[in-house]
Amino acid sequence: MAAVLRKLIQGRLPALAGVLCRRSGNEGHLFLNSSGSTLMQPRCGYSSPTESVIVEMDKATGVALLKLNIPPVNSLSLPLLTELAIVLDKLEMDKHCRGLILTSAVPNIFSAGLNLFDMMDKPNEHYSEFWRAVQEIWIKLYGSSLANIAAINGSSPAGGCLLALCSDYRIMANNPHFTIGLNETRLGIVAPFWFKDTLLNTVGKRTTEISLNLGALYSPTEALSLHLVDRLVPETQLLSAATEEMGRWLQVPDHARQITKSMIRKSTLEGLLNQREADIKNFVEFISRDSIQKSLQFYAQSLQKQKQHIHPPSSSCRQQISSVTFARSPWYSLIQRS
Ligand SMILES: CCCCCC/C=C/CC(=O)SCCNC(=O)CCNC(=O)[C@H](O)C(C)(C)COP(=O)(O)OP(=O)(O)OC[C@H]1O[C@@H](n2cnc3c(N)ncnc32)[C@H](O)[C@@H]1OP(=O)(O)O
Repeated sequence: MAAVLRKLIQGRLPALAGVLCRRSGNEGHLFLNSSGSTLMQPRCGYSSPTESVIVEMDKATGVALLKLNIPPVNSLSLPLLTELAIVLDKLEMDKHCRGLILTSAVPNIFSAGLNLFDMMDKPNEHYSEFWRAVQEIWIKLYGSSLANIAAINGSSPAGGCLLALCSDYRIMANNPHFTIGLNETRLGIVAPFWFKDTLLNTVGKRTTEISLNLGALYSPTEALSLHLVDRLVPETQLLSAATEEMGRWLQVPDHARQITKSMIRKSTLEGLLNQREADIKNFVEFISRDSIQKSLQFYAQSLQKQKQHIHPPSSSCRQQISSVTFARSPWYSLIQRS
């Protein structure tokens, strides 16, 4: 089977080289890098030096519980992305690991998305390095051979929503204060094509069109109705529900599930793998524009101002927002004040 998978990746799925191919045996695990050459990796533990990524491995089931742990909001900074990439590689290489549950150790927040400060007032080299790290995480998670379930235990805007969208199955805590969605346009920025494609593959064209253009953030109930998440459970049952769901995914033989997953996600992954450098160049050019920098600065400041001066919208005010929830948007709050 290892030979079949290798052939598949080297031959029929060349662009997936670089996404991990796993093989059983005593010698460790096989990693096919982007040039198709093989590197032997030793088996190792999952320590994250700063504890910003906590991994609890259940050796009996082969399921790793991965918790993002960067208070206050699990924003995806360059160091966090780098640590996460290392941990994901290690899990992928571990022949005992079959499944990954992604969640947060920070109460009420799954992830606030990309760290705004990595996209502000930095040299182009930094933007370039940061964006490569963002791409890397998406490639590793969306192209992972592991069964991957997101246990969304808090708000999940923008890049946080993207992390969840990379999973095979999403379970969200049914708390009406939580929101999820790709809200980039609300910040005056544009979700890149591979964010868009990941959403499109999950919820379809019409919902993608509405969600992305409006930068909509949805409540858990709305997200369920749009198939942005697959199931809602009470917060206290989230991890047990994710573990139970994982059992269903692990009943399927790994090779059959992995090949099926590759088949479905291959063209989307290739979309980025075939033009990574151009995508980085595009990001750097876009994010370094004065107008975009001003927009981001205004947004970051309004997040802080919101905390200092602005109370959350009242419930009657929230109802007026209809099915598109902007309740957590500082822009919305500012409009309400003026
Ligand atoms: C071709 C070009 C393509 C460009 C594409 C670029 C793509 C970008 C994708 C992204 O992910 S952009 C980031 C979008 N994220 C957001 O809009 C989320 C903003 N945050 C929130 O809405 C809220 O903070 C929250 C997550 C709902 C949590 O609310 P809560 O009330 O619990 O906490 P706050 O008081 O608001 O925040 C605490 C603290 O954290 C700071 N912070 C929040 N989000 C971020 C972030 N994304 N990056 C960095 N820092 C963040 C916030 O400013 C507060 O800081 P303080 O110093 O304690 O005041």
